[in-house]
Amino acid sequence: MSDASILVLNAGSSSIKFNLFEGARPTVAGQISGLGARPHITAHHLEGDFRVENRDLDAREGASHESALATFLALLDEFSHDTHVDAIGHRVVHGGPAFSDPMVIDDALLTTLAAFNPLAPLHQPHNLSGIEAARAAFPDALQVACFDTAFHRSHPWVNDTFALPRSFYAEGVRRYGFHGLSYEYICAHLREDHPDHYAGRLIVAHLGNGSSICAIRDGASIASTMGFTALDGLPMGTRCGQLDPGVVLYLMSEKGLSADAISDLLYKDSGLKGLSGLTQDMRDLLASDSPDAAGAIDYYVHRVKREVGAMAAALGGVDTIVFTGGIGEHAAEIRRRICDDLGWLGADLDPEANAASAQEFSRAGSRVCLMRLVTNEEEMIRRHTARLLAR
Ligand SMILES: Nc1ncnc2c1ncn2[C@@H]1O[C@H](COP(=O)(O)OP(=O)(O)O)[C@@H](O)[C@H]1O
Ligand SMILES: CC(=O)OP(=O)(O)O
Ligand SMILES: [Mg+2]
Repeated sequence: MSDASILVLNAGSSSIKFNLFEGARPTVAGQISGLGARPHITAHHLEGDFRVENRDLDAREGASHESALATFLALLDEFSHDTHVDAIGHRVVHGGPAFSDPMVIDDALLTTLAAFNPLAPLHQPHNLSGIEAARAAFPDALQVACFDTAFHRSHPWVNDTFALPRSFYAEGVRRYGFHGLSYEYICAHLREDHPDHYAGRLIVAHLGNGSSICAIRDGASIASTMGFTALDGLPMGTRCGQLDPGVVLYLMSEKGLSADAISDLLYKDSGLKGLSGLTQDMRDLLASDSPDAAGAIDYYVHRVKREVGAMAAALGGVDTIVFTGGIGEHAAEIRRRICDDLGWLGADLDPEANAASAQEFSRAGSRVCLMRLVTNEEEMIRRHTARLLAR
């Protein structure tokens, strides 16, 4: 079924990206961004003249991932009446220890995946309600779950465990890692178009509203900054990143905070938003003259540099560093500030190439190659879905 019609839904923490493909050809592409802040929709038919450009969603449409998804499905109907869909590929953030490959969705799988809702509260419930909505809208289509965690199942044990009593590892308290579809896409792209950078020691920094870094050797993930949940590692739009677990004990025992209150604090009110007191959006922080906005950016840049160093240590050095994700792809100033301090690793940034968003932005002669690549989780989901559809 090489000309099958495949719909891809990618629900992130601040966005829903959607793509309709005929075979490998994208025909409709769109994105609802700014969920939780300034929700707006952009969508276009790639072969017609139907487009919606940055339309703000009203309070009802933009209230939640669910209402935003309903807005998209209504729009899809306007774009192409009676859209035929053979299969729908879904990004599902948490696949737990068992799934190292995409899976065809049935009721039993949904029950298994719902058990991971508490481990990814900003994503998993939205991923699963997206699946329910898609099943209702397209009851005859094959539904496929593609997991963010699957790419990282190759981690050696020392990068997969916490130093807790062994029984916790057995029951699934592990460092899962996330953004795996993005890392897998970057690796596939490098293998095809830049095989020299695919082979060897690669660090990919996926810097978006959710941010993580992955250490990859010869195409296999060996370590990631994210852990049991998508809270660990780098600070993010609204998530705290690495935190001494003693802080959580203090919040419980001394401040009397409930588990729900701590969860809201760490997932929704921390990170760039918490530090700046202003916004989770890197564009707005860069444009702000508030000292707290500057402090939030300083902390973000500092933690990315530290974690690049940690990933390099896990790999025993690094040959190529790739920046991707909304911030990694578009914020040249953030890339510059990170790379300016990576000279000790052998990275020599070319400021003009970086400002021009060139694909390679290290100077000729830099021991480490610096690259900016546009990730495409949706294309990765399409490939996985097409493969399962063809079986
Ligand atoms: N031109 C830009 N300059 C700086 N930051 C940007 C730019 N474009 C997007 N971003 C940032 O990228 C982040 C969103 O990244 P993205 O990967 O799309 O999010 P998600 O994690 O929801 O998939 C936001 O913080 C946004 O401010
Ligand atoms: C896992 C995660 O943080 O995803 P996103 O960046 O899409 O929010
Ligand atoms: Mg994302």
